[in-house]
Amino acid sequence: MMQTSQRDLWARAWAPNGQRSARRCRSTTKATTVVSAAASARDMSSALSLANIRSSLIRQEDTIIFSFIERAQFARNLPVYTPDAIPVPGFDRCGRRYSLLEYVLRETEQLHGGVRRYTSPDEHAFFPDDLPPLVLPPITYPYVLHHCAESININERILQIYMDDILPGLTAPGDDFNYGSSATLDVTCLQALSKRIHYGKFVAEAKFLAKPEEYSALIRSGDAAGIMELLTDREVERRVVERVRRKAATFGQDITENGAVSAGTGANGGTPEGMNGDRLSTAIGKWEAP
Ligand SMILES: O=C(O)C(=O)C[C@]1(C(=O)O)C=C[C@@H](O)C=C1
Repeated sequence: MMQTSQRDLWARAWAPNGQRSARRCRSTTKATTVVSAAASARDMSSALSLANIRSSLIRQEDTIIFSFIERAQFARNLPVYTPDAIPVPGFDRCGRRYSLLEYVLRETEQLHGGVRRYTSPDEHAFFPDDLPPLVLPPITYPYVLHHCAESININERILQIYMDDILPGLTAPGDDFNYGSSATLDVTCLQALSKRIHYGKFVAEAKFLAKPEEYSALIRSGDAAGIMELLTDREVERRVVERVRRKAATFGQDITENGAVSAGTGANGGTPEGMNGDRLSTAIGKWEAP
């Protein structure tokens, strides 16, 4: 649904009327076809192998840990999340002024949306109704997920969990006036979390394909709890949290040129004071919840 509307906006922007549109349409139609064929071969051929999905999840973990470590160097900075505390030039449809975080997030999506970020099935916008026209020709991705997957976007909930549960555990209370840095790093954290959590769609599809009869029976009887139980692997979840704890502890060390390793202090480039594997994995472990 989201892809279609951006596609329509792209077509309108590039083909508004007459002669010019006819010429542009001819050349871009060809480009679209080429992009589509290349993308299907390159990106999606093994999208539903559980082994590939798991290795992508592990890489995404690293991205989240590094972005959390970066954000943790600044204080909580509550004005960043408080609408009207900072007079940003952006308002929602009801005329409410955005918080600085909402403003930076929305503006980032305006730029990234134009270059197709949110037409990819593994990316989800926080402002899906405000996406701009594409400036690149749209890509047609092969369907690897059930078509219902397109309508699933839980970013509103991710944003809430990030602000209410993750940030307080990650940052020191108080205000250091680094509002722009905090907001831009929040965007990096949120994008990484959103991608990791929504990747659950690929996990679910891969697990469905491995046991179609069992899942179909549960779907037919409307047993949502049974489906969740079948999808859940508590041992893997425990291993994820433990791995994150160990990675965070490792990434937080200062590794010197002569090989000596010491706990990071923040001032020397390690993780900020008080930021350790346990705090990080507690904050990060919350992504298993949704
Ligand atoms: O690796 C798996 O088997 C997964 O299902 C992935 C994953 C995860 O997102 O980390 C998802 C659900 C399970 O409860 C455990 C782990």
